[in-house]
Amino acid sequence: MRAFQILGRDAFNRDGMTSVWHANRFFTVVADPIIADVILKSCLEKDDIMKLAQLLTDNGSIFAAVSIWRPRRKILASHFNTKILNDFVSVFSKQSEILITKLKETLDRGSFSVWNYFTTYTMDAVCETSLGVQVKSQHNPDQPFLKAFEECCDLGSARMVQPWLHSMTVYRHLPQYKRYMKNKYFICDFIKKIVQSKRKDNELHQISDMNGDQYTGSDGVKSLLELLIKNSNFTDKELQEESVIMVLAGTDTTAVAASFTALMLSQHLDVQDKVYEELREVFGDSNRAVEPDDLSQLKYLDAVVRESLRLYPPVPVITRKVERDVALPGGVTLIPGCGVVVNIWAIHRNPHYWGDDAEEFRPERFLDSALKHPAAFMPFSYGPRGCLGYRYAMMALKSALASLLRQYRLMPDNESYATVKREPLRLKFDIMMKDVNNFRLRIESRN
Ligand code: HEM
Repeated sequence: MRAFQILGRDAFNRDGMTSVWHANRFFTVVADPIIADVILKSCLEKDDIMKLAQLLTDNGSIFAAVSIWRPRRKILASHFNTKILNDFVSVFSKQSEILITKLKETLDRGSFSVWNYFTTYTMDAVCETSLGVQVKSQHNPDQPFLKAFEECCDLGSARMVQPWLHSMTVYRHLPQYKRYMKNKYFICDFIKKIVQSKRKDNELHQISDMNGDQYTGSDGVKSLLELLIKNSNFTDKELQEESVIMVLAGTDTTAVAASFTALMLSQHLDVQDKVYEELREVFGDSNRAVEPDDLSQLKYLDAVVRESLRLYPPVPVITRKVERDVALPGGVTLIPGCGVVVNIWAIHRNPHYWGDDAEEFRPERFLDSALKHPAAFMPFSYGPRGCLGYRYAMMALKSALASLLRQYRLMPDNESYATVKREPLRLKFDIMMKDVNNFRLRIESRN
């Protein structure tokens, strides 16, 4: 992560752009939203380095060539509408309640990592809303589907940062390739069975996986997969690929965002008090589940999540490939063949757009004034290839955090942390940006 931070700061001092060689590839690194706006609207093809992920996703839209991505995106986008997303809130609420119950076990344990709690919450929520199955990883963190996904992501990110592993000719002879493919086949087989089963009978039902575990159907909410079977001409293979994308794109990203937000709240108790006040205004003393209308009323919580996403974007960089001349504001022209790294981490801390307190955690900035440029805040990317699940993610995050904060007070991992001057978090990069200390905090019951 340090390399991206250094390159980002270097770009601030050079009118928002700098450059770097990665192995034999030349990359332009962008830390200015005006330049990013032009690039993300004119370069739609992902850079080759991201295409390494296609070993898992095949033609799934997120990394696919533009010709495959465009028609799929149109169909997928129509399914992320308000009606469908509002239906998912009951799943987020139900899974949040399980999260709260699970967190009880940490009450007397002092500091602990929230990561596993959030990643199992998001895995369960995404599987139920996208695939229409309950994998119950919150009850069983060693759940094989979750483990297979984790191992593929770990191996994939290790390969990405080691250019000598990029060649398939080399990689396919290594033991990590065998492990990668074993996990991939497990994931694909699991999803293939779900697709076939949903195709056959688009009703609630039970399926069994290879190991005999029981995965039950969702509680009456139509999943994206079921809706796509009904409303699109996607083949089984296309459905399978897009289902993998939903799980891949939706699980760890949202868990990282939830973990950073919880960490920020544990270190900014004044902010947490304001969130709690807002929750009391909306929910009073009641224990009722979160409903869609509540989410739109939680404006301060919304600002808190955005501010966490600004300082700690789960996807800190994205890439594009330049395929034709692109003239940038300022006179530079990008030429075909070069790669572009849009440094979201740096754009979010660019003092020209965020002021002298850009490094401070101050959620009010999202309530007090409008963005100086629409691309100054882009945790979900920007332009035609931006995240399809951004509203889904905000709803899943706010549902979980609202349930969590009504029940518990989040505290820093040790007493002294709150009283000493806060140091910036130490960060690492493994496809996503994470906290080196693995998101440690303590919780206290509010009752
Ligand atoms: C906090 C959570 C999330 C973050 C930070 C995030 C971030 C991103 C980013 C940065 C991209 C674009 C990559 C690029 O431009 O190269 C992306 C794409 C995508 N995301 Fe998300 N995402 C989140 C949650 C979700 C969820 C919950 C879903 C679905 C349930 C989802 C589905 C997708 C899909 C399908 C794409 C590909 C869009 C396309 O290429 O047309 N994301 N996401």
